[in-house]
Amino acid sequence: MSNSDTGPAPDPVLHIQDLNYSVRDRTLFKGLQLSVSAGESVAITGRSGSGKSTLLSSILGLIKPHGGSVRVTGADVTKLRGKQLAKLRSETIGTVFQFGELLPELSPLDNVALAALLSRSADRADGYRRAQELLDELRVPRAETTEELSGGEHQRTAVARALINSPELILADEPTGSLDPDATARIAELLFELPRRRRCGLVLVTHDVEVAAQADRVLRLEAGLLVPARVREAVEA
Ligand SMILES: Nc1ncnc2c1ncn2[C@@H]1O[C@H](COP(=O)(O)OP(=O)(O)OP(=O)(O)O)[C@@H](O)[C@H]1O
Repeated sequence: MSNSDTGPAPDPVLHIQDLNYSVRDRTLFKGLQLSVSAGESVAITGRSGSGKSTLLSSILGLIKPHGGSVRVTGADVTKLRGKQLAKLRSETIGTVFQFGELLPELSPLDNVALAALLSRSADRADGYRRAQELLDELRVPRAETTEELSGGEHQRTAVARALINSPELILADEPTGSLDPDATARIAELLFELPRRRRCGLVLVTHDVEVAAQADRVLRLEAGLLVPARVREAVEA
């Protein structure tokens, strides 16, 4: 029986409460709240400079907020340091950025396997086997280096790398920003399938109306808060 039939809703994979953060003289977050469940996708839109990427950095523990908590699968990343934070990041969160951020001189397989070897799944043969399976599933061709890949193949490799440690949460920052319309549609479809197929949460930052429209919820970052938004006004305002 599913959770929607009976019991309480599961704990969110991401729970941000009362987040406050300022940079220079600008207040980026003013009591910001966000909760994302397993199996749910959330698109975040907002004007350039409103703080969308900074919000993802806060979830990764790359910046320390001035107040509030950021819980990922229950652990408050604002309280974690060093090895504990690195472990949470590599085991629990997968990231996909605008340009993939792959190591250009390595093959797609090495890029994905490396993420496995750097985390809990330290067994080399197993890491490479799982990496190849994922790349095959995502239809990434074999190549000597990632520089040989098309834009879409590059981003599919980045998605494979994000998935290799079976994360509970995926963060994507303009994942289709460098792609043509056809590749954008295919990468967006792939990303939005993940919460349903793998029961992870997905937080995706985008300026693209068509991409945002595929999320379960669309929120707009505005005046330091996340507010529910209709897609067109969210992206264009
Ligand atoms: N390390 C930093 N030092 C100083 N200012 C910063 C730093 N990081 C971000 N900022 C500022 O914080 C604001 C928010 O930046 P952020 O990149 O989060 O915006 P964004 O909404 O993702 O923008 P875009 O849509 O253009 O990518 C900007 O005004 C930026 O200049």
